[in-house]
Amino acid sequence: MNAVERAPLAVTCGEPAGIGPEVVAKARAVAPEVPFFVIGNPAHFEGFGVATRVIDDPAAAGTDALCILPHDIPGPARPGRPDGAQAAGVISAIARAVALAQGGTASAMCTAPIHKKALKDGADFAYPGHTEYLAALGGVEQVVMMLACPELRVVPATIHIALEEVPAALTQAGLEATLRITHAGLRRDFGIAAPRIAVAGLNPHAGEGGTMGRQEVDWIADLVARLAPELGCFGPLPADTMFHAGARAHYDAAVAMYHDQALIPIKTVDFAGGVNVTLGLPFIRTSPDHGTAFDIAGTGRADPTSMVAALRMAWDMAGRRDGRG
Ligand SMILES: NC(=O)C1=CN([C@@H]2O[C@H](COP(=O)(O)OP(=O)(O)OC[C@H]3O[C@@H](n4cnc5c(N)ncnc54)[C@H](O)[C@@H]3O)[C@@H](O)[C@H]2O)C=CC1
Ligand SMILES: NCC(=O)COP(=O)(O)O
Repeated sequence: MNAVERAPLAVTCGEPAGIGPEVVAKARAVAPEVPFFVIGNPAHFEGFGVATRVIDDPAAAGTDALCILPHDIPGPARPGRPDGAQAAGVISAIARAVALAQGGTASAMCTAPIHKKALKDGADFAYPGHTEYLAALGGVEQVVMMLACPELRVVPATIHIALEEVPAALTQAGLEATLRITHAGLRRDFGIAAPRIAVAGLNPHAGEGGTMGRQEVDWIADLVARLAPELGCFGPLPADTMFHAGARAHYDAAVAMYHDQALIPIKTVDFAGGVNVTLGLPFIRTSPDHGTAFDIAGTGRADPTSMVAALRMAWDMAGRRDGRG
């Protein structure tokens, strides 16, 4: 155990052809206070100017070097060119991190980005992203994807589905569960005693009284009003005017109706420093907000800021949950 007797973080390598290995290696140097080990092929972490140490036991992880717990992901990392033979190992590394986090050998997990199509093509990965895969591994029906930076927290109520599927996927039960998980996460993991949650409408101008779509008047407004006393939620608000600085001062998190409604504002406000955190799991998981960035993989230009923020957030959450945060 490290100085505070908290287990290290388990970090997954993500897609070897992407910038995951580079940002993980660089993060080791930028966040010396966070103990972590990465699950992956040690060869994929060479060449980034960071000392590495192969370990066979997570308890041996330290902050002296990039500690690597070897995992069977065959072949070299080929920047920008995913290798289908590596897909199964990339997926099983995630499952291994979950097992370590659930067993307490890791205090939390942090995932480097995967390339969803590469995993589907290479290993028939059945999930659209980590979020859904982690929910299945954790045995929970619904989780919440939150992206957080110092200025803004956002939650999409529907996640990795086509835009045309959003209206049917939005249900009263689903939105209520999203609001409850968000509220609980803000209290437990962010230390906000009485969270304020803004809820976006689905349609332009939040439907403008039913003239531009009916979901708001048919059920969203009633649901939000019913839950307001318990969850501190309000809305539905027109999505186009709820993300400017003045509006953000009135809430701790914004629940949006679909992926891009939530992610465009936060990636615009703080692309470098945003963190993706999955709420509602029986373990802690964070991730950088960016993807595999094949266009710059292998160039040395990957910015580790978001990975560093993700590591720090996971470490802080673990501390908060064990009472030492
Ligand atoms: N948590 C995860 O596993 C995530 C995975 N993805 C996946 O990543 C793949 C590529 O997604 P894109 O939409 O292209 O987004 P992306 O985030 O990989 O890249 C978008 C743009 O931002 C740049 N960029 C991204 N991260 C950067 C960094 N750390 N430093 C400097 N520049 C950076 C890229 O070079 C690119 O120009 C897709 O398969 C997507 O599904 C995307 C987001 C999260
Ligand atoms: N756009 C966010 C994203 O793709 C995150 O996906 P994941 O964390 O579920 O893999």
